[in-house]
Amino acid sequence: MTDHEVQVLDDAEVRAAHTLFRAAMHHPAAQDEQWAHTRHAYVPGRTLGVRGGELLVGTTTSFPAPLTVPGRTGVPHAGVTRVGVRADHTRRGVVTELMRAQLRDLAERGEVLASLRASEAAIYGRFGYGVASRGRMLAVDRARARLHPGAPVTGEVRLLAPEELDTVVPEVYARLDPSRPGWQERSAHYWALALARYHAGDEYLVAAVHTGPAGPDGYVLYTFVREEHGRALEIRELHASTPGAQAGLWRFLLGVDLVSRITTDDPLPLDLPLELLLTDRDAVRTTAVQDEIWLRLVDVPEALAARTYEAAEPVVLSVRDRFLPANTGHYRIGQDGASRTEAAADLELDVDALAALYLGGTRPTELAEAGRLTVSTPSALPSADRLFGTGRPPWSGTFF
Ligand SMILES: CC(=O)SCCNC(=O)CCNC(=O)[C@H](O)C(C)(C)COP(=O)(O)OP(=O)(O)OC[C@H]1O[C@@H](n2cnc3c(N)ncnc32)[C@H](O)[C@@H]1OP(=O)(O)O
Repeated sequence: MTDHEVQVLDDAEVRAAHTLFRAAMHHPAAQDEQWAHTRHAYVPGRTLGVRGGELLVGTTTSFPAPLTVPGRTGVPHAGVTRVGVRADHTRRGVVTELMRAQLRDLAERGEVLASLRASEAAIYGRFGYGVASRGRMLAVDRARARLHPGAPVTGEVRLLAPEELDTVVPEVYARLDPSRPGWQERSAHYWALALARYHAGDEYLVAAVHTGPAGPDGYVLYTFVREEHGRALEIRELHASTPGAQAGLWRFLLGVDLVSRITTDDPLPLDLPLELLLTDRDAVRTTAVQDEIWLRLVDVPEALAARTYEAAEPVVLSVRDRFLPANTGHYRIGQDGASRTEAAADLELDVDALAALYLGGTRPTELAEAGRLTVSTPSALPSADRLFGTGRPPWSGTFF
């Protein structure tokens, strides 16, 4: 126990919390114009703070964002963000108490999952978060990159006028296919944050929408970055619901003049078929594979029951949750669902390792090989691989 009391901050205190978070990330306070956008990103009642005397010393906030899990869309989920502790108050347990209070709050709200994007990989495992999805960063040599003749053509790409960006991009996003595990619904609060980020600098942000036979089915947001030998087109977001939209958006991007490379700012899906779309696969370089979703199963029984499982012999997992001990227990997982059981465990793991395999981004066998999952019944390991398997790697494409 510590003596850090966590409080819900009222609307008048939220700007101080935002300033504290920005300082923790080594940024100056937001200007009034920027705050006019960003303040809408704070959902009332969800910003927590810890004080040291009169001073606010730590903060975090969250927002509702229903998430797709294997076999089901719209599972109650919170995006956790803007975690910061004043540099003169770190390593005294402030964030530990904030995380504990926040997870309790999310559980009371019925949000069975939470996720965040981590500034450093060493912080959140202790609070039960695990890496549930990864994506790849790309650099495409535009001079070498040509779509092969069989690449699908199903529609057209239109550049948006700058004044359309704030309205049309959210409308298109809401129409896209939500079935990939990790997909996140974006509320008005989310868009307030995203648009504030886009409008924060003086960069030239461009949006283009692909429209296929059934209407808009993909979009790309990008900017331009000066490089030593020319100019790069840097993708901020690229979402495509159909193969035609994927090919169409890349065909469009490769046709933008006065650009030597196409690069990414946030990770794209691991299974993006870009090399297969091109005549010369060496035109694409994966410059990094990055962590994306850091997931927390807030309510383990509800979360395990929320997703579907593939066909295999049932297994019994023993889950340990040191941070939220009510989740600790044995769970039977089968194609017919998941529930608590008193049966002996076949496999044993911590809740952060469970988060890593929950969306299908890591196989139980990989966790066992790394000593993060203990095997009592050897035949249960391949069964668990099949049960938790998903057809495609999880990916969100939503940064916050
Ligand atoms: C989702 C997001 O918002 S990501 C952004 C997160 N914020 C930042 O990175 C801003 C800069 N950093 C900070 O504000 C703070 O250092 C925080 C939030 C990362 C940590 O806050 P603190 O109050 O110092 O953490 P706290 O004292 O509760 O630490 C708990 C444990 O985590 C460890 N820990 C905390 N931060 C780190 C870190 N960056 N690297 C390694 N270990 C860490 C502590 O050593 C401690 O370990 P122990 O329990 O074994 O002693």
